[in-house]
Amino acid sequence: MIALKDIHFRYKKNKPLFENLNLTLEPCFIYGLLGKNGAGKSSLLKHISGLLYPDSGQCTVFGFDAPARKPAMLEDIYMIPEEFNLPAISLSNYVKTNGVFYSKFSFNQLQAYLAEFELDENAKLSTLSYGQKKKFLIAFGLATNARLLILDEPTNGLDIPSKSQFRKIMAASLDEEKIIIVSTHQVRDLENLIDNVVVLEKGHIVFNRNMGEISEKLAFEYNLAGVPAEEILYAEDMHGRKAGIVKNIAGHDARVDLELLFNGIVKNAAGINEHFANYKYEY
Ligand SMILES: Nc1ncnc2c1ncn2[C@@H]1O[C@H](COP(=O)(O)OP(=O)(O)OP(=O)(O)O)[C@@H](O)[C@H]1O
Repeated sequence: MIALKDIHFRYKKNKPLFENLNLTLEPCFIYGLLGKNGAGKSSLLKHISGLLYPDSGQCTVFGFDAPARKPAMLEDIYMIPEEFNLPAISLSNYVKTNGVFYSKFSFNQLQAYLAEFELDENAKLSTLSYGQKKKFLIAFGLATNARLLILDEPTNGLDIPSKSQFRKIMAASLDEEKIIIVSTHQVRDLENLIDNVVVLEKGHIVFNRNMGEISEKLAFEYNLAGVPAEEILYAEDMHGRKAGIVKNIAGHDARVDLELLFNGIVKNAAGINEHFANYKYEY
């Protein structure tokens, strides 16, 4: 489990970014971390991986104090940042040098992922395109068998077939011990992948819900004509019509449109959260 308790944090000379931030992330779930530019997503991920220290409060990862960055914790965390530099060595040399830091590293799994992504392990990392490098890091990260995988904009640079491969591989890699956090602006890439949606706004968690409860309580409509105003939680113009989020009064399991959901939360988090008041989702 990951637990952030009463986190306060500010970058030097800036106004506070996190004030009393609380968040718990449980194994066996894939979390989608969403938020506008500058909302604090990367800073939050850096706290979890022990790269930033809170001014006060506590961040624990699988029981370890994250800022202490104990080797036993680090071998259970793999983070793929949005921007990275890879050395001019072959994939196999990179694996030899870096795989040793992860006691559960599996060469067999790595080979299977590389084959799936059509990557040649004898190629030099410097000769790969950005998307190929990203796929290599995803394959390497999965092969570490770290219990926590943090992916910052993982689908940036991936072509369309690779995006669906990515979703398939991620979903298949989840087990009862693993926590996967995917932070992205490409919300459509998360559809059919994530179990929970966490939205950050100016350093505050303004929404944190399971996809099951979202689809039970909310419905996503592409033509709001005729929908009573009191049932509409959020509306926007889409192809000359009004689309939006409505109360799922009939209680049918609705397909969650993550883009509409995100837009709705940005505009009306209070109204949407209020609709969940006194509601208890049965897992
Ligand atoms: N090293 C830094 N020094 C000072 N301020 C910083 C630093 N890094 C981030 N910030 C500020 O902290 C806030 C949160 O930034 P952060 O990078 O965590 O946001 P983000 O949600 O990941 O944004 P994006 O979606 O654009 O990547 C922003 O206001 C940013 O300007």
